[in-house]
Amino acid sequence: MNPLRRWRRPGAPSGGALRPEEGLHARVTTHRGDFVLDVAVDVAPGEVVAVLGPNGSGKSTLLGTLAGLHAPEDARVTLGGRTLTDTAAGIAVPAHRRRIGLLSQQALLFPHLCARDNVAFGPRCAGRGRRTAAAIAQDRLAEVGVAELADRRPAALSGGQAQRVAIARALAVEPDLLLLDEPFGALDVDAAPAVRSVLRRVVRDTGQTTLLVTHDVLDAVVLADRLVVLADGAVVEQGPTAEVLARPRSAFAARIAGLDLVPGAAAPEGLATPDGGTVHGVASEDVAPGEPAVAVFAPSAVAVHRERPGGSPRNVLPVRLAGLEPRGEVVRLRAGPSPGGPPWAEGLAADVTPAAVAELGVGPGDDLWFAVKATEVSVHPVRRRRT
Ligand SMILES: Nc1ncnc2c1ncn2[C@@H]1O[C@H](COP(=O)(O)OP(=O)(O)OP(=O)(O)O)[C@@H](O)[C@H]1O
Repeated sequence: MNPLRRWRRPGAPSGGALRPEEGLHARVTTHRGDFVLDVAVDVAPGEVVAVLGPNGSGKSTLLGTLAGLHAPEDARVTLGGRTLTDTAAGIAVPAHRRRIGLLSQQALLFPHLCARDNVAFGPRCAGRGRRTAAAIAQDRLAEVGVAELADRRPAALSGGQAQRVAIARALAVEPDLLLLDEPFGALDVDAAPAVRSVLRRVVRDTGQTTLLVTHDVLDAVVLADRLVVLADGAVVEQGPTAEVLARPRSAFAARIAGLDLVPGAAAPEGLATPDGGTVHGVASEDVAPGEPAVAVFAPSAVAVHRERPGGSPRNVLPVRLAGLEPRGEVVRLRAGPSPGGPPWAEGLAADVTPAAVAELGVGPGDDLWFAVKATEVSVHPVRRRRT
């Protein structure tokens, strides 16, 4: 059994309207120099919400304000019915009493403390005895795979190891809300996948209420129930992840919604789709057959044919062309509903050069074949979506 599972909260997240005493309710207006952040964000218990937006749109300012690191001019923030900030009433609960775990790009560990003491710090502040806090810390370090590094100081840890310790530290306080501010942003390409995998598992398996800032749309796809898109300090779009990516209304969401996604369940060959089909692909990390998953590929990896292609591609789909969208150097062909194809093929995109479009002589309504090599398809475990 995955040890992280024992953090799973009893009681599934409730559907429907969020009651004032549940989850996070935040209304924040605040200035940073000339910049104004003016947003309202709610997160239900057990929900994972990804905050996306261009550089300087206010994502970190929002997280810092929720964590109690910035004093906002005008705000009311409640978490699980506790008022953390109410500027009108003069309430500002200090950061360490908020029961909020914050994990940012830099691990920001105390340099003079070993890994165990860094993790034990939160429980100690919360009134746990020295031994209990050390035992909690040791457990958390084991759960993120660095138990053997407990006695090391941060200077003797790699970036990836330090970030794992920081994850253990953020979770050791059993936070009511976990704030993740681009937690993989500062890791090098070798260290990032393992840390990402640990954190994804924590968030996916534990029912931890989480607000995640990321630039990586894949993190949002595999982790987030809902997306909130910020631009210039305001919420320009929000909704269930699949909906926002399928029908983006803001320019930013449209730009990131570029990946082809097929939902289903992990299978030995890749992904099993709900209609009994298979998408052949390569698992991105440990994923058990039957686990909810999504197959992901780039539209540029899709080859388009008029006749069914022979040869090596493992994934060959009949599609009916819904439309053509010029996108810079390429033309995006969008699949519509096809009488001969699987239902999940609708909406898939293929990027081809204008020359290839001219050569194929295709137009809306044409029946075509999309082909994708299995090596171009990655299969990622996803959170079981809330209904
Ligand atoms: N201490 C500060 N003093 C003045 N302006 C600030 C300060 N901190 C942030 N800002 C400004 O506030 C705006 C929002 O910054 P913030 O870091 O919240 O954006 P972000 O969406 O997290 O950006 P990024 O994706 O680049 O991290 C920016 O215009 C930034 O220049």
